[in-house]
This record gives sequence, C-alpha cells and structure tokens, in this order.
Amino acid sequence: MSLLDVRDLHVRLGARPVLRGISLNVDAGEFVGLIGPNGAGKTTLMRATLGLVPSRGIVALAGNTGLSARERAKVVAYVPQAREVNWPLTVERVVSLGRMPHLPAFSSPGAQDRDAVARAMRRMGVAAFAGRAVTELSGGEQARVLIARALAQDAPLLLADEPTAGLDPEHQITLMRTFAGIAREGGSVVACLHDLGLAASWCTRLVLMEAGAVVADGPPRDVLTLDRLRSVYHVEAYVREHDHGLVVQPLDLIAPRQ
Ligand SMILES: Nc1ncnc2c1ncn2[C@@H]1O[C@H](COP(=O)(O)OP(=O)(O)OP(=O)(O)O)[C@@H](O)[C@H]1O
Repeated sequence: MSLLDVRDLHVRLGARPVLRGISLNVDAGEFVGLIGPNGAGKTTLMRATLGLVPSRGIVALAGNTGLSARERAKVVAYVPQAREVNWPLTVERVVSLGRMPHLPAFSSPGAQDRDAVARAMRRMGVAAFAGRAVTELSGGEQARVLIARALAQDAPLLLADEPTAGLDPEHQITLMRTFAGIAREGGSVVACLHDLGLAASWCTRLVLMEAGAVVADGPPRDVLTLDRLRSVYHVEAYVREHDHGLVVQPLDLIAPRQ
C-alpha cells in the first residue's frame, strides 16, 4: 500500500525553483533515506509533502489528497530539523502532545494514549526522565524527546528531518533500529540523513536528491556508487559490502581537476 505518493511536485521559494518535478512513491514497509548535499531540497520536499509550503503537483498521503490538518496528523508524523525546546513542560507532557490528533475535543487521554506515550518514551530511552522539564535536558536528549513525541502519534508514515543530528552513536543506532522496526511492522519512515554510513547500512532504499531533482533511487548499494559519491558529493569514499550491510565512509575531497 502506498503511504506517500508525490507526483511532479514543483516548489518555488522566492524567485528560486527549489523542487523541479519530484515524483516519489513510498510503500508501507519501506525505510527510505532521503540524501543529498546541502541545499538539494530535502527539507523542502518534506515540508511540501506536509502542506507547509505552497507547491504545484500531487501529494497523496495513504491514498488521500486534500486532508485536513487533523486528518493528516493521523497519517503522517513529522520530526522537523530544528529541535530546540523552549517550553518548560515535562518530558511525558511533551511526548503526550503526540496523541492530540487522536483525542476528541475536551477529552482526556485514555489507556491507549498512555500506552502509546509510554512505549514511545521507552523506544527513545527517555522514560527515565519522564518527570523532568525538557528545558533541563541536553540537546541530544531533547532531540530524543521530540522523536518520541512523533512516535507517540502512531501514524503509519513518519517523516524525520536529520533525526540523528546531535545523537551519540548508541542513540543513533537505537533510532535506526527503531525506524527499521517501524518499517518491518508495516509503517514507513522517510528520513533525511547526512550520515551516509547510517543511511547505507540501515535504510531499505535511498533517494538521492541534487539541485531540486531526484538523481538516483534504489537499494543503497545501487545508489551510493563511487562515481555518484564523486559527482554529487565531490568526495572519495570507502564503500564495501559487510555482514552488517553496506559500509560507506567518505574519506577525502576528490582531487581537483588539473
Ligand atoms: N525561504 C526561502 N527562500 C528562498 N530560497 C530558499 C528558502 N528556503 C530554502 N531556500 C533554498 O532552497 C534550497 C533547498 O533548501 P532545503 O532546505 O530544502 O535543502 P536541504 O536539502 O534540506 O539542505 P540541508 O541538507 O542543508 O538541510 C536551498 O538552495 C535553499 O537556499
């Protein structure tokens, strides 16, 4: 089943064409890494998908176009790039905000809501700080709380913009495992990633963007070729198959042309 279907999507920001006819279909069960250099248009694609920037083209979420904000929040959860939290709320309260789309007006959270919040906090390893104010956590801890809020939403599609930024290796891998688990359970995750090593070893599929267009789309080993790492990212890299999947480590800039 298609959870995200984008067809011929165009976005202009100011006078600048930022997305130039993007088409992308994401099925249930996929963990897609959206990769590409700075300015390629990854964040704009996520924001346009969510209706947060004006666009031309078609966006269908779980087969529906033109959903209201509340209906959309039941289908798609979003972890934005900026993750500083300035509200003096407890961790549990912030994660509970993820349940808002499921609560009828003026009603209190029920057992299902409390379970979803507790599970999301456990998955992101923040249950131990449930009662602390988010403003008193470290940057990486705050990032994990906001990812937990999105997980608590229990939407079948999760869009996450650079979710591993600021996380230590243990929590980066925990996050990748969690996203892979969501995909195995029949949801799908689209994550913007700059860490090509994590993208290569954990994602089921990579979509490589450059200058507002998709230039490669497929399994990591087909997308992250040495040639593409040179032509799109301008780096030399170590790329090898390993028992754990594809290993990709950028090593140096490509030699300047003579
Ligand atoms: N408000 C704006 N007005 C004009 N141009 C913009 C605006 N916001 C973003 N852009 C431009 O749109 C392009 C795509 O930006 P976007 O943030 O989508 O890229 P990205 O691939 O997510 O980059 P990064 O990896 O750096 O986060 C960039 O060239 C950026 O300068």
